[in-house]
Amino acid sequence: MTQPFGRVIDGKAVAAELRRDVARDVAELVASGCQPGLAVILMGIDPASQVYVRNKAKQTREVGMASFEHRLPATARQTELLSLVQQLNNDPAVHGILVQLPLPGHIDERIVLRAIDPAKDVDGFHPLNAGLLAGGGGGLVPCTPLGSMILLRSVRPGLRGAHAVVLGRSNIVGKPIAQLLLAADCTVTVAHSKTERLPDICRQADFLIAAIGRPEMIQGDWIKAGAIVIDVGINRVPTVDGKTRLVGDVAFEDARQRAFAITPVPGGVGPMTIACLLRNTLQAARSQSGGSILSSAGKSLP
Ligand SMILES: Nc1nc(=O)c2c([nH]1)NC[C@@H]1CN(c3ccc(C(=O)N[C@@H](CCC(=O)O)C(=O)O)cc3)C=[N+]21
Ligand SMILES: [Mg+2]
Repeated sequence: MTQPFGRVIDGKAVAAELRRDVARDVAELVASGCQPGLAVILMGIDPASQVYVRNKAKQTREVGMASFEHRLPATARQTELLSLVQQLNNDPAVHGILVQLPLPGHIDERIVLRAIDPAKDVDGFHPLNAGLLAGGGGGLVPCTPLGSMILLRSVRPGLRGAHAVVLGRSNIVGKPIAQLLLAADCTVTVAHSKTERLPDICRQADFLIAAIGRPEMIQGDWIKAGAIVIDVGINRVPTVDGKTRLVGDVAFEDARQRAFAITPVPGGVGPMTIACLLRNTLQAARSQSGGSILSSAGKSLP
């Protein structure tokens, strides 16, 4: 093999570039009289969630959008959450709505996600947007899958015919990534916690997308030589000195020895998720200030 190995994909840099593009388009939209607005609902006081929400609000303002934050106590009733969603659906200053997941146990997540106006559903979790994605595009695409595809394309622009293995089948990551890879003409295998002979399946992957939520589960010798590894996992693990650190689903250093390119954690997919949220909010604001939700139907998926 003459190809270089072990390239680390700089998600922070790609995300910063994407936010610059978004900021430029936001300025244009603002000049034409519409400032995109993103509303985030945080229920409860999960410390990790608080950090994400704070980062999101900061970056939203940095690209020139309005940021609205709504906090509800963990004990609030579902009807209270639903009426807040309704209020934001009807607020013309709000173009994007994100309800931070997971929600407390007494809340039915599916009911809440279905209550969000699909045109404002910048997470892309509403069944209408999931259906549009399955049909080949046109709606809002979930942020982590979108960001993962942009990182994959940053090292391999043409994906056609390659074997992509997606580990994980969640509605928010695994399934939508599989749809995007299919739309990009990959051959797609979706594996999960019940899959037999998982290491063998991983070894067949030209692109390995890890979204299984188990710290460093994917070993170096599961990686095909020259593969591209996109690590979606963000796991907080204890260290010997009693602190915590973030690791992905992939044993990074070992996998790096065999991979052509790999995303780190932190600094890989995470920053792209937030950048894509801003991109989706821009798209939502554009279609609400003129076009229909299907206005981008002619656009190809990433
Ligand atoms: N409705 C909803 N939509 C989400 O998109 C959503 C959610 N709920 N709930 C929680 C998860 C998690 N999530 C992250 C986004 C960015 C980073 C991120 O930027 N991480 C940094 C590190 C941050 C740190 O140091 O803690 C990185 O990977 O480099 C992490 C996690 C979005 N989520
Ligand atoms: Mg990351």
